[in-house]
Amino acid sequence: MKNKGILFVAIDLNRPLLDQGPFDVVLHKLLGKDWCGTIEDYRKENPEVAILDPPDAIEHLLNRQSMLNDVTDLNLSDCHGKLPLVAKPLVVDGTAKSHELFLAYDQFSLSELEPPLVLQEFVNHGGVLFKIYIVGEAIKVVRRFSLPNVTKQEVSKVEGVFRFPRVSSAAASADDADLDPSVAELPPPPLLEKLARELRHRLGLRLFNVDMIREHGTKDVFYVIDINYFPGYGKMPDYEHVFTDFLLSLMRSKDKNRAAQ
Ligand SMILES: Nc1ncnc2c1ncn2[C@@H]1O[C@H](COP(=O)(O)OP(=O)(O)OP(=O)(O)O)[C@@H](O)[C@H]1O
Ligand SMILES: [Mg+2]
Repeated sequence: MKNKGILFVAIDLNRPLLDQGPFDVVLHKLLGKDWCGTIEDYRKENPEVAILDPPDAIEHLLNRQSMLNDVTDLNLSDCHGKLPLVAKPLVVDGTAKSHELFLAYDQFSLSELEPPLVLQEFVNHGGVLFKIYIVGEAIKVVRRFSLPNVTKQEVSKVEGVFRFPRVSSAAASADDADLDPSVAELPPPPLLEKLARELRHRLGLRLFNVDMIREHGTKDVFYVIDINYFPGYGKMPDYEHVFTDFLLSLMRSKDKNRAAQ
C-alpha cells in the first residue's frame, strides 16, 4: 500500500469498525468515531500517500442542504415553489431513518414531521431517475425507476403527508425497460460534462454520484435532487475498468509530479 502511494478512501456508514485494509479506509461516523481526525493523522504519518477526496469535502455531502448549495450556485434555473413537497431529513448519516422521504400535499401537514428537514418541490419526472456516476474524469449514466408522477387531480383532492421508506435502494434498473422514449432519453452529454466538471471543482471531490430527473413533458428541464459520496459503484456498468483507469491515471500524474520536483 505504502509503496503504491495511493490511499483509497471509501465511506461505508453501515460497517461498524474502523478498518484500514490495503485499498480501503472505512470511515465511520455513526459510533462517534472522529474519522476526519483519523484520516488527517494517517496523512501526517504517511505523507507519500494520496488522499483521493478530503474528509471535510466529504462531510459537505452528508447534509442535504449543503450538498445542493453548489448546484444552486451554478444558477442554471429558477424555482417555482409549488405543492406537493418532498421532505427529507437534513442529515444523511447512513441510517434508514435518514433516507425516509415524505410527500406533503399541503403545507400545514408539514408540522407533523420531525425537523430538521429539507423541502424540495416534487417534480413529476415520468417515474425514471438518472444516476450519474463520477469517477475522476469519467462519467457514466444509468436509468432507475423512481416515484411515479403525481396527477393534478391528486394534488387537488389529497391532503396530508405520506411516508416512503428508502425509495432508491428498492428501485430497479430501468435501463432495459420499455419506456416512453421522451422519458428514457439520457440527459445530453454536454450538460453532464459541464455539471460533472463544475461539481468536481466546487465540491473538491472525485468520487460521487448525482441523482437527476427530467421534468415530465419537457425535453431539457433537469433537476439535481441528491448527491452522494462514494455511491454503490457495483451498479455502474464497467466499473472495474473505470476504476482501474482512474487509479492508474492518478499514479501516473503522481509520478510525473515527483519527476518534475
Ligand atoms: N424533488 C423530487 N421530486 C421528485 N421525486 C423526488 C424528489 N426528491 C426525491 N425524489 C424521489 O425520491 C427518491 C429518493 O430521493 P433522494 O435520492 O433524495 O434520497 P436518498 O434516500 O438520499 O437516496 P440515495 O439512496 O440516493 O442516497 C429519488 O430516487 C426519487 O425517486
Ligand atoms: Mg438518491
